[in-house]
Amino acid sequence: MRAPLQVLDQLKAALTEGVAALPLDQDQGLVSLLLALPRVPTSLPQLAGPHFQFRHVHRDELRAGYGCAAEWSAEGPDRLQRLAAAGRALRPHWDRADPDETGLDAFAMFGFAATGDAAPMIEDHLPNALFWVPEVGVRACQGEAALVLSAPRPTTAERLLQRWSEALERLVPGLYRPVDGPLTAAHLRRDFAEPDQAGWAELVDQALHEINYGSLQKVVLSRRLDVAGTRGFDVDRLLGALSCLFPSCQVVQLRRNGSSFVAATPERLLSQQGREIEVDAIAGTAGRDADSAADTALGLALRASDKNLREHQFVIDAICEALEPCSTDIETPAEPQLMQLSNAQHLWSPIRAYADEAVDVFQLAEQLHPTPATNGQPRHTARGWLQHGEPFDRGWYTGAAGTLEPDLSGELWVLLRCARICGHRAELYAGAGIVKGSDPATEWDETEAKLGAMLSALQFA
Ligand SMILES: C=C(O[C@@H]1C=C(C(=O)O)C=C[C@H]1O)C(=O)O
Repeated sequence: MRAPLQVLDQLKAALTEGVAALPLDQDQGLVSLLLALPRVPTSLPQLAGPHFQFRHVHRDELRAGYGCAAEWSAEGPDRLQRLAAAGRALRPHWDRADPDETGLDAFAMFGFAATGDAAPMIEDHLPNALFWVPEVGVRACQGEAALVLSAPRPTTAERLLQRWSEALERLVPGLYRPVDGPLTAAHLRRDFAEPDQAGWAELVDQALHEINYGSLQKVVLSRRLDVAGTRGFDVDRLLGALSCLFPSCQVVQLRRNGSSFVAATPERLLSQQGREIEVDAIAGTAGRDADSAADTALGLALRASDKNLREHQFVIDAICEALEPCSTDIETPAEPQLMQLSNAQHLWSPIRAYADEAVDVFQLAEQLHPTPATNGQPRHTARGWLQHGEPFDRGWYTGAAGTLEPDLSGELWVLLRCARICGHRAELYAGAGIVKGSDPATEWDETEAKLGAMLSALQFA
């Protein structure tokens, strides 16, 4: 096995050759150079500066980004259209070279907060919505791995060689560190909850009143919980613990400055590969039981529950309605499947469709977000109600993030089972869908189970 320093030397040699072949005569757009890595990285170092990661254990996929080659941010009601315009203007001017024939491609991060008026996280420098091409990307998929070096034009080969050599020197030694051993579980202190259980019951009652006598059919209420650890949280260990506990979830980290937004989410807002679209309808939740007969009974009861099936159907209907103007052949499963995670089980209907020509992830995001899985039905009534009813700003919780290919296809994940991590403090968020027949205490327990996902991982971070 080659040592990291040998890998670095090899990459630098490949860099010199690769840079010489890049199309640098244009004065706009981006150039990206792919360099094959001899092995899939065992770790993704937390270097200073902007950084993101997406890891999915069951798919054997990871993507990470360091620094910025280009970025666009926006806020307000037209935030996604503005980023779409930037992405579409870039698309014809993003040249990539893959001299090692890795078959992989460059990528960008695209993500946004729950609403266009959610406050940007000023102290974190995380704007409301962001389209971000990293200076150095790491991409691995089923045993193949590559680095992607990107830069804006105009530039020169000398400048690229210098910048990218320095970037390789900073990053490559950290890619093959042995994985950290486990820590003993730390105690977490619950510092602040908004709303508390009594406030939650009141909020659920108000929502039920609106559902019974107003125009609302479903609304997803959420809560925030602040905890403090006895040691500073180590984000690397946290991501490792989340990947072990939730191997079928997308584990996400977004960091611009000191603090990190971290999620382990089971829910794709959308995935677009060529013209194939897939969207997850996930709504309707039950707990898990260590006893397998009791666990099976929980799952069967969930699949037979009228209240949960109605809650789920709102999401399916809204997704189909959102896909209608931009796709054909929309297919929904005959009945929901069970998605089982270590802390909860959900009703899940993967919905497929065939995109019209020229549809991209920006347009799909605009059509689909937010679904009634995290907002409610009807969309605008639920959003208006939440703006007044919910006692805090959701920030990026229930927003979405993912990676885009240079042709603007890609995948976005709903930011759930998440926390903002800063030093030894973590702000956690979780919610539950309220429909006719919901019970405040049961919904509280559901949010406790959802919070449990991040809480158990934080103990080992
Ligand atoms: C809102 C959350 O989860 C959403 C709500 C669900 C429900 O109400 O059953 C299930 C999955 C998610 O779509 C959350 O995890 O915070």
